[in-house]
Amino acid sequence: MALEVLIKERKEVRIHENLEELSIDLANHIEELSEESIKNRGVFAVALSGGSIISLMRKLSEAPYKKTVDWSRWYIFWVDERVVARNHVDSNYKLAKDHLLSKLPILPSHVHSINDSLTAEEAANDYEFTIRQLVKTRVINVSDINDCPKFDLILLEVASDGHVASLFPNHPVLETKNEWVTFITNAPKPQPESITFTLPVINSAANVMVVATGYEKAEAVHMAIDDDTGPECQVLPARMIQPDDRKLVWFLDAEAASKLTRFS
Ligand SMILES: O=C1O[C@H](COP(=O)(O)O)[C@@H](O)[C@H](O)[C@H]1O
Repeated sequence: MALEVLIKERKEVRIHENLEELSIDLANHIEELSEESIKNRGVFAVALSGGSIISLMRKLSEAPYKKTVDWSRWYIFWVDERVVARNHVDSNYKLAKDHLLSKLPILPSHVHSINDSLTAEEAANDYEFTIRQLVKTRVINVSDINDCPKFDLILLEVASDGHVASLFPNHPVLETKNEWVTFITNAPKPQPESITFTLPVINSAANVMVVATGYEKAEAVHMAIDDDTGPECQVLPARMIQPDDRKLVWFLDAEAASKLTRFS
């Protein structure tokens, strides 16, 4: 149960007193979406991010979720990935494998990580090709309003500069419209090269959950969510996450929520 739930335009904001409660709420929501998607489509296609969201999802590998979720129907993807070897400390695949996936009975053939032997450009094209094949067989659904894939759930974490996935503030990658997966070679944090889903793909997802915790993210959260912000906030990547139908839910702890307007 969230400490406080705010309904803002096209999004729900769930604020928790501590990380334990946030983790439980996150796991409950993911379980609900998994059940709904498996009931409607027979599968659940989820795209993960890197960062602390992975450890916040750890409840999924514990009771009751480990037994109640139908893991055999899950398909795993990455919203973004650093172009490094899969065993590199900065690999988002490695992070998820070590702290989550290795503890869940998900079929290895359902885990779609990037090909780490390719250049950034090749890896982005190759990943898009994989996704296109899985859209054809409807393992990944397709949007009703454009030709984008419609992931059942995309999980994002906001960084203190307001980036999500590898969509960084003021970066030309934000303009990419005609590709599903693209690449950058100049990320302002390690590693410089990464591949990332584009904004149209993220905004076409059936559900998007965004997580932010800690005081250092409070300003980015305020800029991404509140209405009383300047024009520069309109182009903050985290604010540009606007899936249709109010299927966007933010999960915050009290520190990350501390600059939201209602506190002032
Ligand atoms: O670079 C990345 O950062 C974000 C989260 O940022 P953090 O500063 O909170 O770790 C993450 O969601 C993304 O997947 C990752 O590649």
